[in-house]
Amino acid sequence: MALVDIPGSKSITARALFLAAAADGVTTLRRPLRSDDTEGFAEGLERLGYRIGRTPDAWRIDGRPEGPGVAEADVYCRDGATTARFLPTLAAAGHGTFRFDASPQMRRRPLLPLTRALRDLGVDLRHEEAEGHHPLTVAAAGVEGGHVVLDAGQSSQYLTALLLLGPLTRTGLRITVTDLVSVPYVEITVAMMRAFGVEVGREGDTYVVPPGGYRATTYAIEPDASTASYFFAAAALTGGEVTVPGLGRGALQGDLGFVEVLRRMGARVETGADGTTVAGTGELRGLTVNMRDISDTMPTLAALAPFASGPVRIEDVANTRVKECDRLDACAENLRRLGIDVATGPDWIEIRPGTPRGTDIKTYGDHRIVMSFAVTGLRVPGISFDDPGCVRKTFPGFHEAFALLRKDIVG
Ligand SMILES: O=C(O)C1=C[C@@H](OP(=O)(O)O)[C@@H](O)[C@H](O)C1
Ligand SMILES: C=C(OP(=O)(O)O)C(=O)O
Repeated sequence: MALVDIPGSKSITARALFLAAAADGVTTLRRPLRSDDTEGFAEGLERLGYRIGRTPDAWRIDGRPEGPGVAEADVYCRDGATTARFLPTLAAAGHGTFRFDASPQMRRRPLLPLTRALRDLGVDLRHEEAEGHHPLTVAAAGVEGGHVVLDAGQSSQYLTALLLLGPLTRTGLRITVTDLVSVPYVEITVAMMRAFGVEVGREGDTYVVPPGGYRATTYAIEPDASTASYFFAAAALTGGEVTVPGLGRGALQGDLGFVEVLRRMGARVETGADGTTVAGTGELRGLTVNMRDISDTMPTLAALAPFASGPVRIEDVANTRVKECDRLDACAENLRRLGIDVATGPDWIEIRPGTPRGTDIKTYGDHRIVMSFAVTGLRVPGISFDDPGCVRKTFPGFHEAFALLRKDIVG
């Protein structure tokens, strides 16, 4: 039996940093995730003139309800989509000229529906090169508020950014959503805004956000449920038992729902008040599953799938094609390199049972491709990665933690 200490949630840390920066006092964040994405977010805030005090397990942020503390800034968002989408939105509520750029990987990823919505709200935002991509410049003069229509069918992060902006506008925001993926991430946003003193209303497809700003608080960050998926999958695959404390019944993250997929496949799952345990039973059945709500765990399941007794079909995951890489193609390519029969369509992947053989996994600089196929590596000798270090995006210590788990549950 292994007790696994999973680092903090990337999504919750990013939101907490935004909320703390915008709040009316000093906020303490306990157990924030220390990784490239969240360090990049914090560094971006510092460039915008916010002050962050760091101790090993807490960050203390001086809120600035009036917006950035500098008149000009150049912010590098690295690979982080939350950074690249949330920070320009935060900056728009202040006053000054703020330029945002990102890594080549993040520059390829879209944000046009968000930048269009910001422009519809009167924000002066210019893309320097390709329309709807970084780099971009915001000439910020505050946001009045009003009504916008948003297509969040590609990414819920567009909606989260606008929800977070709402209380910083002068009259509040009404956001009508025509399409939406990754709904549980919006629920995280709404729950965290409540913790910082703001109640988001709903009228059908319209989210209603009142003006009035955020209240500073002390906030404890949950362990990352997407990261936990590799450890739960490892238990289901090897017949071991893994317990993750801190991710229990009250957890905010939809990705904890991945354990229900494992349960359907045959694993034993227990969700308690303050933790979740998955135990392998020797049985791993194939299934058809819709992962629209939990698509960050699609590669975890794809990497586990060859060991199931029947085909695994994952549906409704078109937007995994616009993540750190095209994840449907990357999973299919790597499964084929392992000798597995796989088919894909615009929004699905189907994996047949087989006996994988060792190969060098092509990671495309995607942390989830590495962490997912590390699970395959528990049963298949000779798996290596062309870029193992890209796990730094969300879990710099992944390889050490996974090696410990392997010792505990495989021997
Ligand atoms: O809001 C968030 O923190 C996230 C939302 C999801 O993205 P999409 O809404 O683009 O699917 C998820 O994949 C990402 O890792 C984090
Ligand atoms: C898609 C992801 O990250 P982001 O969109 O926040 O860059 C992820 O962590 O799997």
